[in-house]
Amino acid sequence: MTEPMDGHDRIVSADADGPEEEVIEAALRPKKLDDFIGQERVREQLSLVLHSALRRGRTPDHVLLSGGPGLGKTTLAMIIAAELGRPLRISSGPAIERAGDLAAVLSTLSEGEVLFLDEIHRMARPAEEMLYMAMEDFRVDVVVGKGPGATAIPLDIAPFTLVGATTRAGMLPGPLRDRFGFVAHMDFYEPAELEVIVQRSARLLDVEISDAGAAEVAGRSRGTPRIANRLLRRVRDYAEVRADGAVDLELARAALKLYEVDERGLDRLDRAVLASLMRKFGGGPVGLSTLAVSVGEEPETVEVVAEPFLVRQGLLARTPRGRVATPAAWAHLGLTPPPSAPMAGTLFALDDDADRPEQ
Ligand SMILES: Nc1ncnc2c1ncn2[C@@H]1O[C@H](COP(=O)(O)OP(=O)(O)OP(=O)(O)O)[C@@H](O)[C@H]1O
Repeated sequence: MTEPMDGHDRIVSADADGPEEEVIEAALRPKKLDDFIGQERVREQLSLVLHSALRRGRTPDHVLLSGGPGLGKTTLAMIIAAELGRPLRISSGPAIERAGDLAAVLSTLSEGEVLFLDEIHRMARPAEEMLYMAMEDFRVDVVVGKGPGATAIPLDIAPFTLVGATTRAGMLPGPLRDRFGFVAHMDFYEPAELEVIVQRSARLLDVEISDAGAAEVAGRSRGTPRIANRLLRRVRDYAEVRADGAVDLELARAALKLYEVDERGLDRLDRAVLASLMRKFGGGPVGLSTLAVSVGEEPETVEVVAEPFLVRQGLLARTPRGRVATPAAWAHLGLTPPPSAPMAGTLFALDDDADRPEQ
């Protein structure tokens, strides 16, 4: 029986795991666009947006950064402010519960300041409407009083650049999305890019790592710099305690085996889901709740924490009839599918259909 785990317990979670990790992350953040590794297209486009604004002596267009957790949105927002030589104000959608909260932030911005709003898709609706006007006209209407006596007092605000970040670009209302002059979609990183990130972080953390060791850590990092940095720190711990502190291929493999992160970046929960699907249900199709019970987890944990990566890796398919292990999953766990195992492709493996009730 596996111990239940939630997303935050996981070494391979893309979410930051607390204030301690945030301090380390801050130390590892590249400070200039030139030091930001990967995301070539975004970097080039952003460089043009920023430098042409600097040339013209204007505040640049508002920027929307969309992409999964841990891909470098906060890092890019900090870089934008640094490249412009302007201060950065940081807030987030969930922290802005009322329009007044946003007015308080906007009215105290200095000219050219960069305002970073993380998780912008989670902002309260009235604040969102105030933001439209602020982004377009650098003006807000502050409503004073209540009921029929309420009056809107227009307030000019200093021209600023908004950098919004979202993991769910599709959830942003059209009028908000349209007010960003530049939208950057951040993709998962290639192993070669992550390898450079691991080498750079190792230098900053004063860890000696071989090229093959760095490649091994990178290859298990699920395309995500935050996970790469976390795995590197765990491998470093292992190297310090069990060896002389240096990381080579063999040591990286031994450390990651101890932390139960396999060569494709799957951890214990991911493998438990696949193993159960194959061993107990012949590869599926099986409903989400049944699958979750079989691994001792809540359906939500399986759906939100394990499945997206398994689907992205082509190891699991979500079909209208339930979850199905793909041939790649059988191969990955070294199991042989029974002759009756379904072929995922024949079950209309459409991700969108996964939300439909299962039979
Ligand atoms: N391109 C990159 N080059 C080097 N390091 C990077 C890069 N992108 C991210 N990192 C590192 O990964 C960690 C996480 O990045 P960051 O906090 O910017 O991600 P995020 O997308 O804002 O995550 P979240 O959505 O969870 O807030 C940081 O330590 C950062 O230094």
